[in-house]
Amino acid sequence: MSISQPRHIALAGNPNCGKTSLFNQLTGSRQKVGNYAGVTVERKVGFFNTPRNTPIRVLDLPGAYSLSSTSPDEDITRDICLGRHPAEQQPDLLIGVIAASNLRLHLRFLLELKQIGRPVIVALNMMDEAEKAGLTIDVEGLSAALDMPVIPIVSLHKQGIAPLLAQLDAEITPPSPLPENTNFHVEVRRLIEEFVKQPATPRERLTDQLDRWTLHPVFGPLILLGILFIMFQTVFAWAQPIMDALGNGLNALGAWLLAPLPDGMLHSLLADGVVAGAGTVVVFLPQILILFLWIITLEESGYLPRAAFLLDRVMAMAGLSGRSFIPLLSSFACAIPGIMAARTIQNPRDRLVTILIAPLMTCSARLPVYTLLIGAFVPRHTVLGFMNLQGLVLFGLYAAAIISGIIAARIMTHGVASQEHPLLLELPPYRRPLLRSVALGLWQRAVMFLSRVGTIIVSLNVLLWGLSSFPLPPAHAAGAAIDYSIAGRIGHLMQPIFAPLGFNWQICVALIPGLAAREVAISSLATVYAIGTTDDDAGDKLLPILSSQWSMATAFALLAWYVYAPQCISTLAVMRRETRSLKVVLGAAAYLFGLAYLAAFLTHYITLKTL
Ligand SMILES: Nc1nc2c(ncn2[C@@H]2O[C@H](COP(=O)(O)OP(=O)(O)OP(=O)(O)O)[C@@H](O)[C@H]2O)c(=O)[nH]1
Ligand SMILES: [Mg+2]
Repeated sequence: MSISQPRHIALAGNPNCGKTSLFNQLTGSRQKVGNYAGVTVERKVGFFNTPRNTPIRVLDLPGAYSLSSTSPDEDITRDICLGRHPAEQQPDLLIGVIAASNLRLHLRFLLELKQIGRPVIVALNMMDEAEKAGLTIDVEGLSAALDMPVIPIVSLHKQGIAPLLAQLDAEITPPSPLPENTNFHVEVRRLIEEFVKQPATPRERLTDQLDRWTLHPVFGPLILLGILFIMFQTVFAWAQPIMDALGNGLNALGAWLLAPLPDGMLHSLLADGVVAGAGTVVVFLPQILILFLWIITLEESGYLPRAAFLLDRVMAMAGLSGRSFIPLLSSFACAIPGIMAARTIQNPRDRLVTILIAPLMTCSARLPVYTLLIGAFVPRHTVLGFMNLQGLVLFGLYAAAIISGIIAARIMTHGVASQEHPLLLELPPYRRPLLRSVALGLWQRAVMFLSRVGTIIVSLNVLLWGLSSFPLPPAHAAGAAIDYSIAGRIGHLMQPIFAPLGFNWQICVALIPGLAAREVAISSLATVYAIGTTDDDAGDKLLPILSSQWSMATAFALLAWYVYAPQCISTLAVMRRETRSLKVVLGAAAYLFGLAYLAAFLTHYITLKTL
């Protein structure tokens, strides 16, 4: 079979060889790229035209070590490449992406692609790294031996993209398959011996020098702890001045916008529902961006798999393997990609347990709740001359969640060791994060956060405003107007259930819309307190209101509640999709709410007794 106009193509290759980077170059998309195996866990579709204007539909596939895969992400790649996927036709042509700097591993999978019987173009990526390592590759010889066109590229830049595109316009026939009894390992060794010239004395890589420290049995864990510690310190220390300025700016803007409006329902809707609600959450943008600056830098640098390696023993205590580390770490950004990343885990039990404890890893949506309460109740002291007490408390909340996750996993696995394939965790070379991609990642985060505020948070707050304002109180009502409203009544009804945790009725009201997304609890509190007072700009005074009206025990109990409570409908929905089981979701919600209640109760009790 020969085809002159391939329309459906797919990018296939080992994990971390640069498929998504190439996909982004070809299609102009901005799919997530990172320096560790298993960034892409589902197929992504893109479109572009070749120089001769042939429209192409291209798939970016999850990385795979072989076509006889056993993990859910690799299954997708195998099924698509072999034409077994229920929703995707077999590609007319495959682009086999391999890293020139890692041929020993990547050529093996390429040989499997060759056996499929479809035309394959080889994108020989990371030529820059191969050059730095002093490798010389006989591209033409390799191409002839493989019986496939080989195009050297650097998919970080445009290098080699034009010849690759031109190749898509050329007529390509499927490569002649290798004899059936070929030993792929032997064949790979032969290809490398014949076509790759290594430098006489291999250069010591910076990566190896760094690894001597970062993987050191003593210094390694200390460095990891140090990085995490600095991360939480900076989330407070760097963000505070920007947040203060942003808060003042937003207040001024709100006041200016609302000034021409006469008092009344519309004024209240905008002031208490929209400005107070959205304003209180937007202020946290700098903190979220600083957290993501760290997460993106760690992802791009190649440090994550090292951390996974270091924590392998800790994971073993939980009955899991190092494989679970990256899904869990991703959950610190948001549990949704974290739960999806669990597709890289082959063992079904490990995968399920990882999914079940992922919501315990502190996602960024908890940050506003934590910061607000810490800001109101923990003094801005310096401890031991250099540590910020607020940052320390934040660090403690994250640590509590991690330790709880380990204990929960241990209980779920009964401490039975993981049966996960003792996979050699691939350690990619360290790469300096590109300023461009860090900036792009932050920009995407900022847009995501602001659109969340603009859509879900504002709409829930307007709804809450309605529920908190109506029905209007009777003419000579004695109490506050909000007490007569639907929300007020619901809050009072719920309060006895939460009284042992020290939650007042306002918190109970905020918890309901807070089920949709965690930050909404903050904006809801702002709205409830804004409506509940006659003060015009109570919204921007949430912090002083809380510190004067709540006890320390209540605030700490709410913090403890948020460490555990699964208050995010999207997370539960993704859990259901990934496990295909409602029972799992209900079980997860039950155990997490149970933990939240217990932790909040104990925190409240202990704080009351000790302070
Ligand atoms: N130096 C160099 N780095 C590259 C090149 N192409 C990609 N990278 C880096 O390699 C890492 C992996 O890139 P991705 O595009 O995410 O790789 P992938 O094959 O999609 O990985 P998975 O989705 O995990 O299978 C990232 O850190 C990229 O910035 C290249 O040509 N040169
Ligand atoms: Mg990818």
